[in-house]
Amino acid sequence: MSKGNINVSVENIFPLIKKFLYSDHEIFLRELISNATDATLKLKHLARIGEAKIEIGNPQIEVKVNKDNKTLHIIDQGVGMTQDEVKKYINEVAFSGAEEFLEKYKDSEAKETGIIGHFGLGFYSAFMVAKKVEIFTKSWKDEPAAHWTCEGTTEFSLEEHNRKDRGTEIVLHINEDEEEFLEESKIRELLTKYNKFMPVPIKFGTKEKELPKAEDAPEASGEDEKPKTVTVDDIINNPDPAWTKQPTDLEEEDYKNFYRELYPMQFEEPLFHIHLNVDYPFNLTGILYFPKLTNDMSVQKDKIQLYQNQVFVTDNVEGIVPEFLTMLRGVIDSPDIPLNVSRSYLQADGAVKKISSYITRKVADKLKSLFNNDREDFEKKWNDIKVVIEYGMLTEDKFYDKAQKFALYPSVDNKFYTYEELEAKIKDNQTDKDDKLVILYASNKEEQHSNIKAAQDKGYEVLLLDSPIVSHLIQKIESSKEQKVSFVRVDSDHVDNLIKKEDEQVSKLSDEEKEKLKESYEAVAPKEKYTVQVEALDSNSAPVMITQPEFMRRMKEMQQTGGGGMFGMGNMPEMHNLVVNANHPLASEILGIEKDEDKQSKIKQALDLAKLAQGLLKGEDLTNFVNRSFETIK
Ligand SMILES: Nc1ncnc2c1ncn2[C@@H]1O[C@H](COP(=O)(O)OP(=O)(O)OP(=O)(O)O)[C@@H](O)[C@H]1O
Repeated sequence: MSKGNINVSVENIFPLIKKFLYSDHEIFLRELISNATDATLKLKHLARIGEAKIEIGNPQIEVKVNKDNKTLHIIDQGVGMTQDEVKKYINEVAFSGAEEFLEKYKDSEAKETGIIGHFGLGFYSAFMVAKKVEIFTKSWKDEPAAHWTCEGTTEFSLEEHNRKDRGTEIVLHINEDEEEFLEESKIRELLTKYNKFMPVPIKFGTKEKELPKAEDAPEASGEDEKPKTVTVDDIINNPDPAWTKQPTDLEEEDYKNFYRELYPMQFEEPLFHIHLNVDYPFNLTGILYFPKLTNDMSVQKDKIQLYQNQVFVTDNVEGIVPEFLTMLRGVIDSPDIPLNVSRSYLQADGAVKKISSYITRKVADKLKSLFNNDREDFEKKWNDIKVVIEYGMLTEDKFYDKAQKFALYPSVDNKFYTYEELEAKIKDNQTDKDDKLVILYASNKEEQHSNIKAAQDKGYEVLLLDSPIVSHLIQKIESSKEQKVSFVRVDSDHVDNLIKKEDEQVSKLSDEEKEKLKESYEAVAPKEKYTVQVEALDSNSAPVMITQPEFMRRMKEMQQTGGGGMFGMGNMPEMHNLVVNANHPLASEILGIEKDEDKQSKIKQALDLAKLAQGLLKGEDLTNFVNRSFETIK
């Protein structure tokens, strides 16, 4: 037996490991299982290339808890180590790694940002939870086994051992204050979190498996007879997850099954998937799923998971995946993502930027091919995916450009146009006198029904744009098109004013009469809510109408949905225009009424009807209106 001192320059490294990584103690298990996995894969490789002339069978990793001895065991059937290798790899290599790690991350900032959990501290992370660690290891080479012990000081012992099985067993003597790591449920939770898709089978205890009923079993064997079971190893992971396979080897059903495996609590099927697979200029595989999304972009708990060679790293992919795609689900696996750096550094990292733009491009390509291959189906899915696409168009210029080919603009009648198609369809009828293309839209079919109807009667096409970020998006579209274009909501003005053409209506009223009419309306409509405008419109159009100017409303919406718009407008009170049609017979009629009281009650009725058309008539006003109307039909 040899005793010795681990070569240290930082004397107090063990207390540091224990104290300093407090919040991330659980990562020790991931580290040790990663080592066990590496050792197993190395042996498989050596056997494959013929260097190790051995029968390796189906090696697995086993995790065991011994509550009586307060030990946790991680056992592998991998390459193992000779005594010399233990000296070299554990006493020197691993230690220098741990040392370097602590040097780098001893500032508290690193701890706060939670980066430590994303960095392999390696073998020595065992001392975060154990007061004593033992290694029993037998190399695949024909040499005696070794037994290494260390009690969390710089001293270790190393001796020969009579172990016969190839591979390594790490024994952790768990600290008194870390006994949660002796709980089966805790270990199972950690294994499922970090190791669910690791490439070597991981056994944790056993389970009962039902035997399939024999086909020729006699019917009369009794109804409540329990099915026969056998005890089998409980393998907690799937070593061959779908993303590690070639897309050509997978069926649609395989992708759906994998989705269920990833999110067992998710009952809704994904809409479609994107298989990522690239090995140059960086390495990345993965599967992204488009879930059904609604306009409600509230907290999403099933997130994209980031793996590094099948080891779970995090489900915080901020900075790696463009923000608009964080609404998707699935897996990204890449050894090339630097995880041991701060998030701000990550965002500036060249490789990460490339990864981010690769993912954006793949998503755009997939959407385009879905659109091209089955437009009908794409249209059906549009409402569930539009938030992602519109958000992407808003935030990523490259995606915006690509989306021109597949972004859809649905009409209130459920027809779907690309921008190009829409433009071709409406340009004759919806270009105003200044040569500007006016795109009309509604945000709510019910509430804006009368405005939609009026616009359609004029042969206008009305879109239905109802995502929460639509005001931001149309602002962007307007400024990015070469041709002059403006989006106008159908209720933002009287239909005759939505698209101003050459032929101005001649007013039936003189300027003086118009002014008088205006004053009469102002006497009834509260000033702080309505701006009265008397205008010469088509005599068949509504006599009175409430509108909200596009600009004001859009700025307000943009402020409310965050960013953009004009400062302070989010809190402005609701202001509406009250457009009075000077050419409607009602205008002359009101002017002709002598008695103020009669005039006012007529105007009140007209105003209430205009409010009713906009869904603005509520409360007492609505009750009074209904009662008044009943009076008239008595
Ligand atoms: N289960 C094992 N079987 C065989 N060798 C092992 C095992 N565990 C550790 N080793 C050896 O010890 C070395 C140091 O391990 P350690 O986990 O500290 O660092 P690492 O795995 O090289 O890097 P990382 O920081 O990514 O974990 C390994 O490179 C390996 O040679």
